[in-house]
Amino acid sequence: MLELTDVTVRYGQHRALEGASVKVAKGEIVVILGANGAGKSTLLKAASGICEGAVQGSVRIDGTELTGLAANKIVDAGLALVPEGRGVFPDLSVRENLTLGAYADRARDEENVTLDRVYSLFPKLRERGKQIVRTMSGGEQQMVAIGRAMMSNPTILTLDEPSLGLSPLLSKELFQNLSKVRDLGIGVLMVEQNAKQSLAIADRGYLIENAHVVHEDSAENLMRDPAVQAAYLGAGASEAPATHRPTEQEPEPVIESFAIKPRSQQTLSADALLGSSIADLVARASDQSAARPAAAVTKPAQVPVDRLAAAMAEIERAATAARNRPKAAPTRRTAAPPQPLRQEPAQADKAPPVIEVYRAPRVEVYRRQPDGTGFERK
Ligand SMILES: Nc1ncnc2c1ncn2[C@@H]1O[C@H](COP(=O)(O)OP(=O)(O)OP(=O)(O)O)[C@@H](O)[C@H]1O
Repeated sequence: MLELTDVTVRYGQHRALEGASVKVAKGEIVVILGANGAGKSTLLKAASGICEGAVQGSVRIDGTELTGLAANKIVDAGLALVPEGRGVFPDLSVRENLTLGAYADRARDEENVTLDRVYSLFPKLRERGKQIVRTMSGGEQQMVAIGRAMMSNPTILTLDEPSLGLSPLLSKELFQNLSKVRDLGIGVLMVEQNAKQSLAIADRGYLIENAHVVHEDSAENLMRDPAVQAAYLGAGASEAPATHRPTEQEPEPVIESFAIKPRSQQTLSADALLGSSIADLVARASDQSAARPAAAVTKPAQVPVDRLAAAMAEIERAATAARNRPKAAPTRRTAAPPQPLRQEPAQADKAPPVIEVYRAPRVEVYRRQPDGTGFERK
């Protein structure tokens, strides 16, 4: 039995997990569901002794306290992890990857027996023993990763998002394989985004929200729970998740409606344009533009909706005003009174328009100093 009791994990000031308690018995599959960033991976990493944060609380396997032990000692105690992204050695063969999984003291003596067990669980791995893992499909690589973790002869197998990147068909195969692992009497604790398929094979599940375990139930009940259905099983897509239904006092969200406006210019079908050269197309566009009534060009623009449109309208207004401005009588340069830039007679009392210019953010390059004391900005 794996027991996490009141586990809290901090990354600096950030509490990624707070007072989490989770149990997994041998021969059962337990799923952890939760939104991105809820703290699911942190929980698995804390249990396996590879968490970068400060871990408090208790993690025990069959009564042995694991907190504070080195990761290899935790594997020796019977807890194996298949990390997110699998963590296989891509340039080694299947057989080599599996053998490397048997480095734990508890596994070394029985390596061949365990290997046979893994091969009978995943016959494909026996067939592909010499294949370089990099050349395998995602589903096959996941099988290698699970096989390698199984080579440490664990009592509890933990997996972080094992179905990530797999097609629905391969995910199905993966979950069937995990059922077979359970049938060997091994406990399985997995973090999964694929709530539907994982709950279908699981015995129990936990929900983690904002670093807290907020719910625990049988997989069957979780699948029937409207809140779980709305949040994780894709049900009631048109409704808000059941965990957050707007109350009567809460204002309804304002939904902007968008109307499709008619095109401002005459359009031609692609067939009509077929065979025209670029020069023809440009000439046609410029004729069309010249034929537009002058009023359409000089008509003051409606209040523009966004700032870019506002700036463009302002530029156009200023340019029109500049074109229409009467020419000043020729005078000697030195005698001319200073004229404010782009000032129209009619708008003399108005402040000159402000035109904002946006530019892409600069890319800044920092180079690590050779002595490793810091970075210099290029
Ligand atoms: N090494 C780290 N340093 C600092 N913060 C971290 C670190 N690892 C995770 N966190 C933060 O801890 C919180 C929980 O992360 P965690 O990876 O456990 O979430 P998760 O539920 O597994 O999410 P996801 O499904 O996206 O992987 C997040 O806010 C994350 O940014």
